[in-house]
Amino acid sequence: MSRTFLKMNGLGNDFVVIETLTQPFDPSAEEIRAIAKRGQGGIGCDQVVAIDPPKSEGASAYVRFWNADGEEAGACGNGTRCVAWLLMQSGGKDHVAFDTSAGRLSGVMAGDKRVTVDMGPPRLDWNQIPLSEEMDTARVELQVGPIDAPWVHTPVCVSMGNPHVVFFVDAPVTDEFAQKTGSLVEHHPLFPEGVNVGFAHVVSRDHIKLKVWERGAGLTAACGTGACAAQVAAVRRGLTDRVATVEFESGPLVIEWREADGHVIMTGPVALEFTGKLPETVSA
Ligand SMILES: N[C@@H](CCC[C@H](N)C(=O)O)C(=O)O
Repeated sequence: MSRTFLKMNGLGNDFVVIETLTQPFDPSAEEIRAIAKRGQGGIGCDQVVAIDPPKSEGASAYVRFWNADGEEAGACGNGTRCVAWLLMQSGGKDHVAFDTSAGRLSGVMAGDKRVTVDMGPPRLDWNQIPLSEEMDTARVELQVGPIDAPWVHTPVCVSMGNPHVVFFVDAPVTDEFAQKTGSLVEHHPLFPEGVNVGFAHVVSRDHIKLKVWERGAGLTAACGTGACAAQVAAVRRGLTDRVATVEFESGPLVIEWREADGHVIMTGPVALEFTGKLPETVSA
């Protein structure tokens, strides 16, 4: 029996969302790649998201994320807003909590098709990112490009349940630059689990322009955990205040690294594009 999916996006970062309440979903990497492929029979998306029945008290669901390359990811910020919105809509509620492999997340409605999610605290120790060697994650010894004239250098590393490296740049980077540099850094030996690569241009103390080369998905229109990581990185470097707008070419997210409890709070839009049936060839 083929299963129903929802196609959703957050600022153009797009997802195939599958609710697994009645039919378990245990896809192979090959099946995820077939769903995520754009054109040639695939539906096309940056990530596949499964909403499973809850495993613990107080949670409405257990949520899993896979990148387009078929690998599972610990966290996905834009996907988290989409899932929170769906669960609130179907449950007739204005708040929700659910679990992921990276921990408990929660969301509240923040307006029409806008959701605020609590992404929890960032992890900042070198072995939590993880890095392959001990280092100050606020000033990582890494440079890319010619040794005497690097294109980018001395980034900040942050885990939001998934690994991020954030380079600060003097001007917004082009897609070509993000692709060339991001693909080099994604599999650098310093990052044993790979890494999402952000290029952040700080416009003012409450405004960052960002582009992200995502691990396992490449250049995406926006990356929610990337926006959280960029704001945390900028605060650590003393470049922004606790609340900032993180702007992608596709639109803005508002990110607060809350002083009271150290949690990162993200607000942004959710879009439901269409629903459909997975091809029969996806048997998971
Ligand atoms: N698009 C996501 C991030 C998805 C996972 C990431 N590519 C990884 O491998 O960690 C977001 O909005 O955060």
